[in-house]
Amino acid sequence: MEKPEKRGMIDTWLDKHRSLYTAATRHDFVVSIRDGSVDLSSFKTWLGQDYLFVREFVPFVANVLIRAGKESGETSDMEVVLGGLASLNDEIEWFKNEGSKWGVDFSTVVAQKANQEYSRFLEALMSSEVEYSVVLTAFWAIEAVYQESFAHCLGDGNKTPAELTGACNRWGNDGFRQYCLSVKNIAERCLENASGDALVEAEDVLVRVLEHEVAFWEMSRG
Ligand SMILES: Cc1ncc(CN)c(N)n1
Repeated sequence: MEKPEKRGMIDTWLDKHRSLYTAATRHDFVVSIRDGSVDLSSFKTWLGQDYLFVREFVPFVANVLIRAGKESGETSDMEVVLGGLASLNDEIEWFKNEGSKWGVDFSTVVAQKANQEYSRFLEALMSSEVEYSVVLTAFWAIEAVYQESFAHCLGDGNKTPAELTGACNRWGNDGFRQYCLSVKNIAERCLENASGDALVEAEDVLVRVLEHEVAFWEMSRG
């Protein structure tokens, strides 16, 4: 049986910002995938924008990896982040295949404003001035929103179109859920030893990730 999760700062913040978390994980676009009413041109827009996002996300995760090697108390932390980086390698290949399947030519896709703003936010988090516990909180939130969203599309009673189940499985599978839990545990452990200022910043960063994720889904409306 799975160990019951210990409640930490992240769960407290999620309770406090529940409606924003729900907005990020149950966006109309996600719900439309689950109920089968999704507009395929929205899906293609999301696909192109997310491909560009993932390319910006790789250096962010690489930065987390470097910091995990230097600043984490436990050697296994680095392995968790390395696993995430490795799956991004597969993810880029997956995007390329999906691009060909759906006729989306990524070389002509231009990052929309919400995407550019999200990338700038990631870049700011890569500064050495930002505490590791804050960076890990952001990292967890970015991954967790996709995990929760796409797992919802695979849940009981879904009418997700067969051609979109690959996308949903990518982030909604149990391995990705376990990986998100591992990242959350690392973040929680770091937050236990964080200063008051870092805790304030981590909560703010969590809220900002959720806002960026909502804005990101919004791009699919075209
Ligand atoms: C916008 C967004 N957020 C999160 C993920 C998951 N790595 C993603 N691919 N794109």
